Amino acid sequence: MKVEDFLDNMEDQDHLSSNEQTPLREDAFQLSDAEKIESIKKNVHEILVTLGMDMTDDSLKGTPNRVAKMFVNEIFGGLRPQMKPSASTFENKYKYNEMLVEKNIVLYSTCEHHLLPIVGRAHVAYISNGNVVGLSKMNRIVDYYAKRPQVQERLNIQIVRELQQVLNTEDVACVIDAKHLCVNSRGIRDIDSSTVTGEFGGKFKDPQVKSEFLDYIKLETKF
Ligand SMILES: Nc1nc2c(ncn2[C@@H]2O[C@H](COP(=O)(O)OP(=O)(O)OP(=O)(O)O)[C@@H](O)[C@H]2O)c(=O)[nH]1
Ligand SMILES: [Zn+2]
Repeated sequence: MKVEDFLDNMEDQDHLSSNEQTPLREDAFQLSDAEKIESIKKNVHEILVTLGMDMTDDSLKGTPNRVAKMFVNEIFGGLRPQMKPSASTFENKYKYNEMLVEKNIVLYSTCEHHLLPIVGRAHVAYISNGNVVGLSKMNRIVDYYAKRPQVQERLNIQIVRELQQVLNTEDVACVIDAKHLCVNSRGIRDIDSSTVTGEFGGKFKDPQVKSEFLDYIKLETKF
């Protein structure tokens, strides 16, 4: 196959999105959250009815509403721009100009191909350019972008881009090690494999700096 054909072919596959942005429609925020919950609730009800479930059963009758609220407020809550954490920075008074690593950040996301969980750890690092960000803000940024329908590559890039903007430096890196339940619990059903992605900006492209970061996080699989 010629390279051009291969690339065309890749573009045809919707799961290989080349865009760093979450593919949202222009009218994504026309409906209020309450209207979205109402609409999703009807659709979930319909799915369960189609599957043959008796929706008058006590245990099932609250499910459509529960799932709709969970989609809008929880697992896809990071689609709402107002949920973006305000990551205030402060001056690097102590002149710590070495690498700072926030490792083992717990990550729960949702695979956009199957709507099944992605569970893992993110490891984030930066080298200060005069500004410092509160440690917990890094966990919050990971969580915000994780709470969207995602592919791991895009999630990884979005985390790095956001921190680069907040810290006003290219020198940011993130490695994610995560299990995709779409691989572990269905389809190929490989319960042991996990997916590692990395995005290395600025100084982190330097092999020595990158290897210092990777040394700090020494990937131990902890799920
Ligand atoms: N690159 C990438 N692929 C992912 C991610 N999450 C899931 N996938 C893959 O997306 C692919 C979707 O492929 P399809 O062939 O359309 O779906 P499918 O028939 O359900 O595939 P199987 O999972 O192989 O049964 C699968 O190979 C998934 O493993 C991700 O974060 N990044
Ligand atoms: Zn999947």
